[in-house]
Amino acid sequence: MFYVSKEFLFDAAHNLISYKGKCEKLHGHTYKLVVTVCGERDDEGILLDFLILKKVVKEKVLNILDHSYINEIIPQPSAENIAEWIWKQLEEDLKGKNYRLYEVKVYETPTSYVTYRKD
Ligand SMILES: Nc1nc2c(c(=O)[nH]1)N=C([C@H](O)[C@H](O)COP(=O)(O)OP(=O)(O)OP(=O)(O)O)CN2
Ligand SMILES: [Zn+2]
Repeated sequence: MFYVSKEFLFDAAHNLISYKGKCEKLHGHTYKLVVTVCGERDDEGILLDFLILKKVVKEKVLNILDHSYINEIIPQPSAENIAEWIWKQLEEDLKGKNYRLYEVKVYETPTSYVTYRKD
């Protein structure tokens, strides 16, 4: 089994509702997103072209979330909920004969991140 990943950055604002602490206030992050697909190589020796992965993530995720107020899209935008939303946005488009979506990682800061896999 092979794993193919690509990293992306997007800037967005959010606030956590009913959160007792600083994150209840409006603030922003440069989020890092890591999308991983898994599967086997095709006849060209490629699982999924990085260019296709970039195009799908740009269309289905970055065009919506970048420079957004995420609460307008995801009502309680914890990193966990953002990761699940991204998974749903990508799952169908990243399904091929030889590969499928494996994992979504969302970093709020360089040291705080969430990993989502639909097991
Ligand atoms: N499990 C989660 N915990 C927290 C979330 C979350 O989405 N899931 N979100 C927040 C806040 O949004 C906050 O902006 C991030 O908090 P934190 O990592 O503490 O931010 P810092 O700037 O303090 O991070 P450092 O990299 O440690 O400086 C809180 N918790
Ligand atoms: Zn935050």
